Amino acid sequence: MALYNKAADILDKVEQKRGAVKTLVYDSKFQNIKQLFALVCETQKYSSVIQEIIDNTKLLKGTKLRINLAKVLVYDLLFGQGLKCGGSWKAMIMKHRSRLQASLARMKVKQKVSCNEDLLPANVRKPEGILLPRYVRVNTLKTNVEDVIDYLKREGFSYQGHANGIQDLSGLRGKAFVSDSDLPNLLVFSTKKTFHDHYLYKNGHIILQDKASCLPAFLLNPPAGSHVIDACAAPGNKTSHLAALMSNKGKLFAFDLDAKRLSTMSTLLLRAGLTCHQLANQDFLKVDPHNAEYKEVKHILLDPSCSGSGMVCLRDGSSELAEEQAQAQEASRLQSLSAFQLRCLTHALQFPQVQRVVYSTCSIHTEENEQVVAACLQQNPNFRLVHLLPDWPERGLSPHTECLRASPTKTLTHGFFVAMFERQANGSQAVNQQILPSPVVVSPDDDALEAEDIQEDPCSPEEEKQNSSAKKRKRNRNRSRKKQRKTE
Ligand SMILES: C[S@@+](CC[C@H](N)C(=O)[O-])C[C@H]1O[C@@H](n2cnc3c(N)ncnc32)[C@H](O)[C@@H]1O
Repeated sequence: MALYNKAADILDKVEQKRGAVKTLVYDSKFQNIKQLFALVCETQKYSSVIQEIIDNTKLLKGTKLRINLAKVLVYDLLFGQGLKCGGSWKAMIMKHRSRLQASLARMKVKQKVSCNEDLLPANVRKPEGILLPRYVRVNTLKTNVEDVIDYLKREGFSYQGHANGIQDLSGLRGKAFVSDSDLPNLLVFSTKKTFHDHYLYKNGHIILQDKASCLPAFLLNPPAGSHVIDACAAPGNKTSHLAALMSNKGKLFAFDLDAKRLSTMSTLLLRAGLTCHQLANQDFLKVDPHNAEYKEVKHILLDPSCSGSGMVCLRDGSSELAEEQAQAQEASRLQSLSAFQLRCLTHALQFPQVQRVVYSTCSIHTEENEQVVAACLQQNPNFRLVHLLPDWPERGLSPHTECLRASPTKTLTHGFFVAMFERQANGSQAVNQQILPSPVVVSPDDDALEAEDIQEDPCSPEEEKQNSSAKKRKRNRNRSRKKQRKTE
């Protein structure tokens, strides 16, 4: 019941204009911030629909249940995960379950719609472009991409070959899927595909990880046998990706401050088949760079806590609150996050043998991205930025165009930022070395986690059309590859 009470408290405070949803959620100190944020935002989104259902069913008549708690409970019962609490309020809501469900059904009939989203006022509905594909990373510690493709084909999925670009990732329907155009061992499905109950997911053969979040490990690309630090590691998606790139050989030191997240991480890494890692519940800022244990560390991945403003599900939809107050709170939060991120980054550069440090955030704010990079370069002139993936469509804001940005509109991913620092050889000038994408054929990769609902679309004529044009594209690609081989 703690989750529901906290969510209701936050909705009360938002109505009293005591802060922005995001700030109130972070300040609540609730253990699962993401879950709380999602519940508050979704209840807010459905607020007018829920209010109508509560009114129609006279749910509050003769009870002391406060309106926002009722809204949160009704939200989870009708639109969310189903009530997961105990206690008297649950019993009361469950007593009215059939009436609540019937009231929702009547609303849909009246408005001639079949899905819940269509009940929302137009200005609240998700814009089409915000629906992201489902990205699935093949965990090469346990399997390989061909086997996963074969397995899925046997289950009726339809493999369309390698995507030629982002345009091929957006129109996937039903059981059609492709290999990603930029990253190896990444498969892309339609938005609606879910794999949480799938054998391959439950056994750690596939990991559900947004494409942008696969970039840091892919770009750092530590060789097998190397010593690597994942500085802020939990829940470990990037750790498992690093281990896969290292073929489980070498040493992967992973730190996190949060014991609970670390324990979840430990379970997930076990499932993903990692053996080269060493987890520590430790503040990365207090890890001594000169400790002999880290003397061979040449690669560091730093993905520190950030505002999460790039996460599509974490976008703050609350616009009616005291704007000025919310903005002031947000600015001060960004300032302290940015100071923390800079400290972590500078700390990472103190490891005596470190050659490359990749820095990433799932934030869209320049304070946490380019500004941190600029300050870090200024404080550490012996490091320079590496120009990443020249063909990537979204760059860091000028002048830091060596870095990458990602977004739902330009890269069909969550909002994300990646920078890579490289130690300059003594006295040498920065060479404009570029990181090129590795050939997207078949290469090693690995893991992640996530959640969604299973909804399978029937194979539509449109999908058939897509299948045949994908085949044509594949034929053309094969022809040009053959030509290229001949010229070589
Ligand atoms: C963005 S999350 C990391 C996600 C992770 N890299 C992944 O891909 O699964 C940031 C993590 O940093 C941890 N953290 C925050 N401050 C830290 C510190 N001073 N030292 C180590 N970990 C810290 C948080 O507990 C959180 O788990």
